[in-house]
Amino acid sequence: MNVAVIGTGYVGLTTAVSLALHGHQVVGIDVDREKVTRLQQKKSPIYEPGLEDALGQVIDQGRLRFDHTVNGAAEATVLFICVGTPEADDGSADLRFLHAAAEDVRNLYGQKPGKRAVVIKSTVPVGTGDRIAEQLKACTEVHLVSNPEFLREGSALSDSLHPSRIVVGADSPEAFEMMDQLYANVSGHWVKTTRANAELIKYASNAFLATRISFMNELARLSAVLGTDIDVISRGMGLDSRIGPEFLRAGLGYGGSCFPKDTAALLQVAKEKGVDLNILQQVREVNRTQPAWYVQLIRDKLQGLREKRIAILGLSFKPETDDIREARSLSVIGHFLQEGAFLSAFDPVAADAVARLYPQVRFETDVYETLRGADAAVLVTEWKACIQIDWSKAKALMARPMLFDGRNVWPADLVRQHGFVYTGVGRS
Ligand SMILES: NC(=O)C1=CN([C@@H]2O[C@H](COP(=O)(O)OP(=O)(O)OC[C@H]3O[C@@H](n4cnc5c(N)ncnc54)[C@H](O)[C@@H]3O)[C@@H](O)[C@H]2O)C=CC1
Ligand SMILES: O=C(O)[C@H]1O[C@H](OP(=O)(O)OP(=O)(O)OC[C@H]2O[C@@H](n3ccc(=O)[nH]c3=O)[C@H](O)[C@@H]2O)[C@H](O)[C@@H](O)[C@@H]1O
Repeated sequence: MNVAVIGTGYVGLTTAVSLALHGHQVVGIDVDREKVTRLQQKKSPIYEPGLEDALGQVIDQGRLRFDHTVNGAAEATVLFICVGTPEADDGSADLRFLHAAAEDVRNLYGQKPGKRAVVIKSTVPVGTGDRIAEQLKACTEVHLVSNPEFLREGSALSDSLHPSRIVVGADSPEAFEMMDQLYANVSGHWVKTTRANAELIKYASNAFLATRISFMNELARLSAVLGTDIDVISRGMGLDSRIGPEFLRAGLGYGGSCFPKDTAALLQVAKEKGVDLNILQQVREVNRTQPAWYVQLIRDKLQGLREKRIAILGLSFKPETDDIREARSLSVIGHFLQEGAFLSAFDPVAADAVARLYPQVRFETDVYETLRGADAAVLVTEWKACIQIDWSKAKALMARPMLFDGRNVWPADLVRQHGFVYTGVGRS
């Protein structure tokens, strides 16, 4: 099929590449001309292992091209809208990019006959699809579809190629038929429903995953006092098939471009309707305070933070991405600097972005240089390079043997054998 994708960020780019890999003819459109130029040169604006190779492959095969105006989408039968829906000041989803893209679509398809699906993949509050359908009602043969995306950064392409489920919300048989045809080569469970249900499935999924994380983080605070080990607790819980093992890892909390903004947007939608989502409110509160709780633990163990030299390992919001949106590192660094600590930091790909925000931090290109002379090391993001450490070498380089494992991934027994004092998150 002829497919257009408006917005070539994380979601748009991986959607475009995966649909091209599935044999469709795809055009990616973005208002950011610099991004389009880079993409035309087969350069991915996003870091993710394997993504740039796949991008080059489908461009070389003539199945994917890029354009900076929506006119490039004239021939498309299915048009995805994948623009950002960031958090507005009041916590709601800012839909201005979505409405601008929909307006472009209205101008393009208003005059052109032909049955088409316009598919919203951006995460949008319940009712948005209906409003966009209204905005496009002059385009009589356009069917408005909600098809939320569940990919994770760092494994976005693989998640897009092999989705856990395909949720499609629409109100016409033609729309469902076009989506069936589009995803004919993709296996996954289908949920065919209304647009409103599809929109809420997306927010509810992210909110529930965030809830699991905050639940474990709050329990980790208790575990730290009880002298129990949250990792063992989590393993023991996760073996119950009704609970499952995923998203039970305690740590410094969740970051990224989605859990923080989507939980805020869901709360805002509920507030507008006069409904209290008390649990979700607390989920956000636990997440907001988790870095400060851990920094307090570090302060106690180091007997103050003033003029202490602290090495921060890992800066992106999770491994395998250069995204630092809402990264825990930013909050942790902020707390340390406020208390007068001297910081060195390392990340395989995200250091430059953090350096622009915190020029007072000493950024190193190597874990060991980061550890040199440090009074303590704090693991913030569990990159492989930050886990697979030669502990004898690390011990020799550090001024004091204090390890703070903010992700519970360092080998506690082994580092203790090397003479380190180890403190995890809710782990004895
Ligand atoms: N990042 C992620 O892992 C996931 C994101 N989502 C949702 O998908 C949506 C997009 O997220 P990202 O890809 O992360 O956003 P992003 O901010 O990385 O990319 C959005 C792109 O849209 C472009 N754009 C904005 N207005 C435009 C217009 N009128 N015409 C053409 N291009 C336009 C921007 O220049 C940008 O390149 C959001 O609603 C997000 O919540 C859903 C699942 C996963
Ligand atoms: O809507 C979105 O944008 C996406 O949001 C998340 O994906 P993502 O933010 O890329 O990353 P996750 O792997 O979910 O991790 C989010 C944060 O939670 C943290 N986390 C995750 C799991 C866990 O057990 N504990 C924990 O602290 C991670 O460190 C990270 O900071 C969801 O997992 C995707 O399904 C969804 O599509």
